[in-house]
This record gives sequence, C-alpha cells and structure tokens, in this order.
Amino acid sequence: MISITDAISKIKLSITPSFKTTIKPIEKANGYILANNLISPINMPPFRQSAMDGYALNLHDSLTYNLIDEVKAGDQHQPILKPGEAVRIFTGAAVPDTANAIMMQEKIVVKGKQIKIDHQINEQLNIRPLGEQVKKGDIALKKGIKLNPAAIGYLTSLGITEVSVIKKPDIAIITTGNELIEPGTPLKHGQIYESNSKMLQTALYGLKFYNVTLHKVKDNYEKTLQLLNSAIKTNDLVIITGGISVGDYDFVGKALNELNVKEHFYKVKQKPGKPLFFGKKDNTSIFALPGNPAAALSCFYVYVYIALQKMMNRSEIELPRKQAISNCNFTKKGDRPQFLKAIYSEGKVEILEGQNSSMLQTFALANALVFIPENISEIKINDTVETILLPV
Ligand SMILES: Nc1nc2c(c(=O)[nH]1)N[C@H]1C(S)=C(S)[C@@H](COP(=O)(O)OP(=O)(O)OC[C@H]3O[C@@H](n4cnc5c(N)ncnc54)[C@H](O)[C@@H]3O)O[C@H]1N2
Ligand code: MOO
Repeated sequence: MISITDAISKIKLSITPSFKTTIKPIEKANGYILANNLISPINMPPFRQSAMDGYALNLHDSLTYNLIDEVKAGDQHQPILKPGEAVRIFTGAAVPDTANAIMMQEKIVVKGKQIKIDHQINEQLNIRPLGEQVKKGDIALKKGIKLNPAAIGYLTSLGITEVSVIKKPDIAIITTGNELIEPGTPLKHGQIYESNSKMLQTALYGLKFYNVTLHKVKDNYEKTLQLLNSAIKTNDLVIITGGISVGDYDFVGKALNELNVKEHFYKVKQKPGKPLFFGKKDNTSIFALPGNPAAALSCFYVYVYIALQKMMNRSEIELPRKQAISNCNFTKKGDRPQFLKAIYSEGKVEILEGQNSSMLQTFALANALVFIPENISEIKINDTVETILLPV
C-alpha cells in the first residue's frame, strides 16, 4: 500500500502530455489548445477603417471643408479628396486613401455642402490603420494558447474556419459487476442500478472531455480480459470501476496483469478508495477505481483529474486546496488518511453526514473534500482543515 503523495507523484511522473492533434471547426474549438502557430491570412482590419461616425477629411490649414461624397460601412467606392475636401463617413466604413483624419460628427457644424470643424486635428485621428491588430503573414495566435470565446471571435474575424488543436484523450469507462442493471427495469433481489458510468461520464463532460465511451462487463474473467484488451488498444485513458478488490469474482487486477499493463501502484493508504489501481500500457493510462460509487468519484477527483490535466499539458494540474475553518466536529476511525464530503463557503467548511464509500446522497450536496491526514483523528469546531475544492 502506498501513500497518497507517492501515488500522486507516480501519476505526475508517468503521464506525458499528448501531442496528437485534430482539426476542429472553429465553433467547436473552445477550450482546446492550439497545436501550431496560426498565421493570419489577412490584414486586420483589412482596410483603413473609420472608428467614428463623422467626416473623413483631407486636412488643410482652414477649419472649413467642402463636402463631396458619403461612404457607409460596406461601401466599396473610393472618393478622391483634394486638400480641404471631406466625405461623410460612418463607423466601420473604409476610409478613402486620400483622407487623412476623421472628425466625429459631434464636433462639426454642417452648413449645406460645407462643414466646419471646431479645432485643428492631427493626421490619422479616428482612423484604424490597415493591419493594426494583425498583419497578413504574421502570427495571429501562438501555439499552446487555450482557445476561448474571444479567440474564436478573433480567428473568425480573420476568416479562419478550422484550427489544428491538441486532441483530447479518447476515454473508455468500463463498469464491472453481475449485480448491475440499467435503470428502467425493476430490480430483482441482489441487483442494483449501475450508476458509476453516468456519474463519471458527467464528471468528464464537466471538465470538457467529450470523447467518452461507456462499456460494461459481467464478473467473467474472459470477457473482462477481452473488453480491457480492446479498450486499452483504442483509448488514451481507461477508467474501470469495481472488480479491483480481493474477492473471488474481482477479475480486473488479474486481467490487467495478463495484458501486461505496467502497474504503477495498487492500493493506496486512504479512505475511501483503498483498492485503487493505476497502470500504463504503451501510451494508455489505466485507472481501476473501487466500485463503491463515492470512492470511485473521490478517486476520480483526487487522481484521474491530475492525469487528465497532465495529458492536456496544463499548468494547474491539481484541484485547488484551501485552508478552511471547520464548523463541525468529526472523529476519524482507523489510521488511513481520509477524504470527506463537505460543503465549503467563504473560508468555512462543513463536513457532511454519510461518509461511507457506498453513499452518494451527501456527495450530491458537496462542493469540496476535506482532507484529514493520517496523524489526525479528531477535528473540532474552529480547527483549520485542508479542503479540496471540487469543479462542480
Ligand atoms: N476482504 C476485503 N474486502 C474488501 C476490501 C478489502 O480490503 N478486503 N476492500 C473494500 C473496499 S475499501 C472497497 S472500496 C471495495 C472495492 O471493491 P471493488 O472495487 O472490487 O468493487 P466491487 O466489489 O465490484 O463493488 C463494490 C461496491 O460497489 C458497487 N458498485 C460496483 N460498481 C458499481 C456501479 N457501476 N454502479 C453502482 N454501484 C457499483 C457494488 O455493487 C458493491 O456494492 O472492496 C471492499 N472489500
Ligand atoms: O476504499 Mo473503500 O472505498 O474505503 O470503501
């Protein structure tokens, strides 16, 4: 049995970032990391653009200008202005090459075909230069940047419709157990509804990992072997729940061994989630989480989360931890460090009832896990406790 700290460092050390890439339509690229420098195919703005509704001027010494034409946004014509001439212009319109400043309309008096500005102005006032934001052929966004709504807008403004991004991992969730059936059928004696797959799939979707397939297998060695073999070959990450403990019908460990999965650890000194397994085969990472639902979810947040962040080459790879004031008492039984379902709010934390690893009812209310180290057995009101904030 290894310590939590050693288990976490083994995950960090053995998982390297994925460099597989994929092409995504721009509207589906939010949250992805750019795989290459993106070169701008155009100047942005693509023409000298008016930043104001007003008048484009070919500046001269007098304050009075002759009005000769009008250019609206989208117009393609190019009036030619001599010094002392002006055209009516609007925000976003192309500034004629022969105009060198824009005066906003609030600062102009119009008299028929003549306008008068209220003071002399500098060249280029209120003109957005060609390529001011980015020039054609320059890097629009650098490799490694995480795309967000602004990036999607920016790249679309450059006419880019698809991008090469770091592929998110293909993930298989495998649930094991003869007792598990789908909701929709009445339970027979001894059966329960299978819930880990939807729970973990939801947690993955919440973290924006969508390439997830669900698989189930009975407590049968051959079938477990077959399913694990194909899942490991076709996925970057395999998350198994159940069948990893020491019972006669727990076949996951035996099958992983038969498939030559390299074990990085099996059994962690913690509660819940003692029989946690982590291993690798080629480039696929394999977690076997305990079947007990709360143990599976707790292990997902404390361990699988880190693996996912490492795969994506993120800098923040662990969930945030805060020191919080406990507003209740808690007695820990046994010497295993414990992760406790809890509600954190503004520096205070409440440890919830129902800490058993089979129970999800209070996990449904939790937004945090309180971590109680091995050497502490009593938490008293107002004690400071380490609290892991969950991404919920
Ligand atoms: N002799 C020992 N027995 C057990 C030990 C031990 O050290 N010695 N450890 C216990 C601990 S701690 C845990 S945790 C469990 C883990 O066992 P498994 O990972 O093999 O899980 P199962 O036995 O298959 O299932 C445990 C529990 O969870 C329910 N389950 C399983 N899968 C699902 C699912 N997909 N959806 C909902 N519920 C699920 C299953 O019915 C069991 O009730 O082992 C202890 N035993
Ligand atoms: O490790 Mo188990 O998850 O304590 O019940």
